[in-house]
Amino acid sequence: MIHLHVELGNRSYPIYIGSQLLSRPDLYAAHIKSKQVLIVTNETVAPLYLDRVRQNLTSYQVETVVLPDGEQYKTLEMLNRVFDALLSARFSRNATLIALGGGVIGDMGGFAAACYQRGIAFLQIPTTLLAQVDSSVGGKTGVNHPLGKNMIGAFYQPQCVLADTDALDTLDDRQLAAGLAEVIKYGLIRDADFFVWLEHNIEALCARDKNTLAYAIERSCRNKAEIVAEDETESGVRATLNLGHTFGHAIETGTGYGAYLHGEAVAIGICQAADLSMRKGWLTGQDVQRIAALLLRAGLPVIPPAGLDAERFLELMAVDKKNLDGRIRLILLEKIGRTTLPVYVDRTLLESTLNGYGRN
Ligand SMILES: NC(=O)c1ccc[n+]([C@@H]2O[C@H](COP(=O)([O-])OP(=O)(O)OC[C@H]3O[C@@H](n4cnc5c(N)ncnc54)[C@H](O)[C@@H]3O)[C@@H](O)[C@H]2O)c1
Ligand SMILES: O=C(O)C(=O)C[C@@H](O)[C@H](O)[C@H](O)COP(=O)(O)O
Ligand SMILES: [Zn+2]
Repeated sequence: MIHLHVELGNRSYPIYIGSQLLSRPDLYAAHIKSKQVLIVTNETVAPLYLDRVRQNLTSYQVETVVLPDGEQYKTLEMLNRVFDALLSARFSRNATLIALGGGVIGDMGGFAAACYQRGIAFLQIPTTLLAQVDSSVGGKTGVNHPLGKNMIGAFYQPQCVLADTDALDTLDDRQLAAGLAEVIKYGLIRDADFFVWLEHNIEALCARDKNTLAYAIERSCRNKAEIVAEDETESGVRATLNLGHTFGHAIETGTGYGAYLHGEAVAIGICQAADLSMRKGWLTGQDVQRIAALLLRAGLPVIPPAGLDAERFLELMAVDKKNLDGRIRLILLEKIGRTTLPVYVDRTLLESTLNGYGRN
């Protein structure tokens, strides 16, 4: 088992990565300080892993909430089902919530934990690659609004992250690829050697080679843990984790939540950010092609949806948490392995990417 640490003073916590971790009662016991436990999961993950988790919790009062599956259900309305369950069971302030699932369940479960009685403990048990390399770490929790992705939420850290790599065996190829988009992101924003490693190992990752996957998860979590330790609430360097996300979130909102997977939208957004970085004179055309080629080899889309024109993109990008005084700010690439902090971009240049990249 790999054991990493997110250093946040009295909100610090471990990330456990390895095989068969779902069946380690000691890991649960170490982080559950109460008798009352609510497991929040969804209708796809429950039949696969809920019993396995419950088997470790026989000495607790365990309740479960099984939500419908999908990005379109990452809503305030669904969050109420979690509050209903907590209140119906008379759960106290020392209760613990377990979020068992992908990033949707992790973000919603974490936000429910942040809100219930102004904050109860929660554990992240991520079961997708995307959740194991990104969403379970760092305490960004929340839900979508019809007008904007993740617009309602809170920073709220878990007690631990328990990433059982065996859970990835049941994940389909499209979801695995979506996770690889965020893995590739770490190489681009701060870890050029990892980007090169990914160029050499992407086929092994797609083929689910266990050791290669475990290494990519560990290195991704190390990168994320370092950034979060430096800037928990995104006043600086944490915004670099948003590379490609202003475009990506516009795609998710503009095409209807769930049409594109988050990782797919981010992959396209990374290419748009790379194209804009080239127009700024920072990346070469060869760099842009190299980035798109790796994403394509990972099985990801790289061309923006034809139905979203530049005008619509700009409307959607106006709703983004990095914007200040209503002005769009973006993360761009200075080179492979180094980003800018959020920058304002000349409107004409941005339009030239929105009209030019992938539109021929
Ligand atoms: N908080 C953060 O820092 C952060 C970071 C990145 C993404 N996110 C959010 O995470 C979400 C995307 O997460 P995701 O890609 O995990 O999507 P997801 O949670 O929708 O899971 C993807 C699909 O896989 C299924 N699934 C989950 N585990 C499975 C398993 N082991 N076997 C088979 N199927 C399984 C799910 O039911 C779902 O259908 C988005 O809402 C995104 O905004 C948050
Ligand atoms: O942890 C972060 O910080 C990130 O930005 C990680 C992103 O991959 C993730 O998609 C996050 O939810 C985006 O945050 P948002 O605040 O821009 O919605
Ligand atoms: Zn993301």
